[in-house]
Amino acid sequence: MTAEILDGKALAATIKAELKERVAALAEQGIVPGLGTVLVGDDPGSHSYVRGKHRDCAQVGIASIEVELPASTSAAELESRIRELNDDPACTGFIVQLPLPGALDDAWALELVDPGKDADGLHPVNLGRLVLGEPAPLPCTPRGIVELLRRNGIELAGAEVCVVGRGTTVGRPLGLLLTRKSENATVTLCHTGTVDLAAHTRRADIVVAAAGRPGLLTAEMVKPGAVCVDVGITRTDAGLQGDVDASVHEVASWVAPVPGGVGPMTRAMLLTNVVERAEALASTRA
Ligand SMILES: Nc1nc2c(c(=O)[nH]1)N[C@@H](CN(C=O)c1ccc(C(=O)N[C@@H](CCC(=O)O)C(=O)O)cc1)CN2
Repeated sequence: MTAEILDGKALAATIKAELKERVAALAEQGIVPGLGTVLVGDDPGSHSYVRGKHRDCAQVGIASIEVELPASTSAAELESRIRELNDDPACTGFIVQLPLPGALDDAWALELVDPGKDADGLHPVNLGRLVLGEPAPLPCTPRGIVELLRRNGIELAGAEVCVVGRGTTVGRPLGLLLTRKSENATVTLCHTGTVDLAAHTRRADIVVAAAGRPGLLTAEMVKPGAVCVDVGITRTDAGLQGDVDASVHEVASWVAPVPGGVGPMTRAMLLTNVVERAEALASTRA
């Protein structure tokens, strides 16, 4: 068996085309969504992701507000730039690119973002709403994974899903999304402290590898015919490496690869969050 590819790049292009129409409809009501990004430091990966986000914005008609700060930025300066975006009416949603460098604390910075402008769905209030099942912007990578599976006809209701990774941006919120009544999956959340990881992954219909450990998931750890979603991105001398080993393609029915799987979907879901927020603003004005 050779797995079919869950093509996030192609699906992201379809979603962007859909969003372009929704942005055009907003323009007719005099509303231009604006995405702000706060990027601190010199990490090449973060710079490339933020560039990509603004390229996407230009493609669908979302305005861009870019705040770029040196790695030496103090906590006070970062706080004041975040508060400026909270107060800027042209910015309908924004993100702080993670991870922040040096002593700047990711969780502290996320908490400064106005929850109503939180395009990443990572503010504690919005994560709390997700726990409670209340409407909120959803974290982009977990939302992108669910959308990638759903739009490829992969059944979630009743599925056993094993998520490997307990981070706040992917693993934990993904568990919450998949166990909502609308998805109805059963989730096992594994992590670096899990004893006998393979025993859990082998039972799963869908495995999501989000541990940031290149090649962690091998063919022997996967039930034949399972769906495997690679979320790990590690830059090595050999290039970009995911958490899913090449051998998995021989046993899985579908694989979401790195690159070209979940990454482009993360970007498409960020745009979706921004457009949804602008549509909510439009409905309060109507
Ligand atoms: N504030 C946030 N920070 C970070 C997030 C996030 O969702 N919000 N996620 C990641 C980085 N990220 C988005 O910011 C991101 C990562 C990867 C991709 C992507 O398209 N990857 C490509 C490969 C690109 C490459 O060559 O490096 C792919 O998988 O095809 C998009 C967005 C951490 N920080």
